[in-house]
Amino acid sequence: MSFAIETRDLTLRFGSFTAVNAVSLQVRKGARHAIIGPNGAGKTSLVHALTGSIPSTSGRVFISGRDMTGSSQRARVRSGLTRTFQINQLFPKLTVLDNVCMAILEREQRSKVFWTSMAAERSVLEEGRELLELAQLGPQADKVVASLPYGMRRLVEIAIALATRPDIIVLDEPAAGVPTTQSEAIFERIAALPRDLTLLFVEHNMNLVFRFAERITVLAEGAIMTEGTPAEISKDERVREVYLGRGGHHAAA
Ligand SMILES: Nc1ncnc2c1ncn2[C@@H]1O[C@H](COP(=O)(O)OP(=O)(O)OP(=O)(O)O)[C@@H](O)[C@H]1O
Repeated sequence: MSFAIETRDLTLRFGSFTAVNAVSLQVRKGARHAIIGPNGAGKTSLVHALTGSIPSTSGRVFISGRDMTGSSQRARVRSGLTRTFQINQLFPKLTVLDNVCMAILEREQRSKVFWTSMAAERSVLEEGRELLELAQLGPQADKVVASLPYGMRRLVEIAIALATRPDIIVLDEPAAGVPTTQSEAIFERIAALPRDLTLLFVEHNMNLVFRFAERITVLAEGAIMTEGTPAEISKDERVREVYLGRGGHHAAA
């Protein structure tokens, strides 16, 4: 069986420090798969090694069965793996629709100058509106990004990620910084994305993880400690210990 993402002994070192230690991860196609672990466990480093934003030290990365080890981030996006972009990559003074259209033009490698001066390309606008529907941002299409609540902006990042036509989206703390009153709504929208889209997300909020993930991988000190369904992970004493042992604020539910 080919997985959406498969790693074999993936390792990322920073000097003599091993942030990701021989991780062999398998993410099924269409999964809602969470990576959890205490602070400093290596979750973000694993995301970097998967997406190619930092080259891995050793091991292999397969995307939809293709060996992409050593490929650039851009090549991995072309092979179907994308990640949510940070807020600062949004254009705050432009509308939500324009931001998404920019991302479509970027994919097509067309000039943004052309877009801003001509402000019209029916197919791009149509696709932009479709992507906003997928992210349930239709009503916000013509709002300026800077005027949106923070949680909504995070959804714009997801719509922008969709503009790359991904098979897999990696989300590093998609609800970070979002008030808890909004984070559940964001996760509901993320979970409602098309079922054939594979979603791998890093998340600290255990309530969200247990509610939305179908599969959970627990990282500790750079390595996979265990993996299972939410029911299995919530019963696992070792998982409780790694959280409680660090006195972290992310106590397992
Ligand atoms: N560029 C870097 N250079 C050196 N060490 C780094 C670098 N990036 C991360 N680290 C170290 O790697 C370890 C894992 O960090 P990482 O950010 O991947 O953990 P995390 O599980 O995402 O943590 P958090 O939950 O706090 O975001 C930490 O000890 C961190 O200090």
